Amino acid sequence: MIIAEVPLKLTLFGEHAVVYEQPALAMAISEKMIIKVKSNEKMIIKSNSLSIKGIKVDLNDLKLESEETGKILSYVIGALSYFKEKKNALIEIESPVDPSVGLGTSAAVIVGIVSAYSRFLGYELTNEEIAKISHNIELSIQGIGSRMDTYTTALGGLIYFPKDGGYEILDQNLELTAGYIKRVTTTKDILKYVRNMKEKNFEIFNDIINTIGKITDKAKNLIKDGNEEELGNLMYINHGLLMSLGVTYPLVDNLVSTAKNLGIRGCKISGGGGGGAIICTNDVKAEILLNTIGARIINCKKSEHGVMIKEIN
Ligand SMILES: Nc1ncnc2c1ncn2[C@@H]1O[C@H](COP(=O)(O)OP(=O)(O)O)[C@@H](O)[C@H]1O
Ligand SMILES: C[C@@](O)(CCOP(=O)(O)O)CC(=O)O
Ligand SMILES: [Mg+2]
Repeated sequence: MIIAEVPLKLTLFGEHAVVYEQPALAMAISEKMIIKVKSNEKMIIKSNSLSIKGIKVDLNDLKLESEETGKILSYVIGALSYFKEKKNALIEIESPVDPSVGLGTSAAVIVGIVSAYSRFLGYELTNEEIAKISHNIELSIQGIGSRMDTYTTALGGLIYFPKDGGYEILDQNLELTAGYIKRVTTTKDILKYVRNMKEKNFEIFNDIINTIGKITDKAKNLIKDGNEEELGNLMYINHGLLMSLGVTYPLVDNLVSTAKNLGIRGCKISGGGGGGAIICTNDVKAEILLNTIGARIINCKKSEHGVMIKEIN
């Protein structure tokens, strides 16, 4: 059996702007998705965290026969379809969180399947190759998207993504308090909404994302200097700009305002938005506040490792 352990991720700064060639900062965390692949008579996919009504899937042809199923399984099928060679397997996905919460679950599913299924077929891919292949798969499914989530979950650590491509792994650590609330929408739909806003208000949109880019670059320097106070301020500003893009959520906007009033150094939505993940500078008050809105607290200790593949006989 092949087991891939994939860290989830938090976006610290620059979500959405990174899709439009602005920089971003993301961190792999200790919450891990586990993907197991083992030989089987038929192709079977099992997931502990998906509930699908009226499912009809033809796994021999990797064909989805209902819209609902298509949405939910599209990342799994997309990752498996990358491989022209097929060998029947039981594929088990164990996620520590609900799907679609801004923690890179889509990227983790792809990275996990690409890693485990390629090893199952006898290939040895590097983490960099896994990141690149997974990014192309995520992009082909979503139609829009950056390299941030797939690279962060495949490579691990705290990563700065510059404007002009590539990535830089930073040595520093960040102590955060984070949690998530369930969301009704998906990143794919929010990305379409943002692209629509760009088309309607081109100049204003560009000003907003350029400013987010400047915030991200400043944040990178503050992380290097260990200036948590200023970094926290930038989290509030970044949240405000995400609100102006229309990708936040009233309950989270209230929480972020309350966090500021309580003297928490920084707080913002993290990831695609519309609910989902929220990060604050490390503070017990932040944990209490997140609990008041029913958020599930997550383990956001940095994961130095990206995806790890084990073979068990
Ligand atoms: N445990 C899981 N098993 C299978 N697919 C999953 C799982 N978690 C997430 N996904 C896939 O990822 C999609 C969510 O993607 P997205 O909205 O980008 O969420 P996130 O913001 O967490 O990355 C789900 O609709 C599903 O297709
Ligand atoms: C909004 C975006 O910047 C991050 C989305 O993250 P998530 O899927 O919500 O974890 C999209 C992207 O970078 O592809
Ligand atoms: Mg995603």
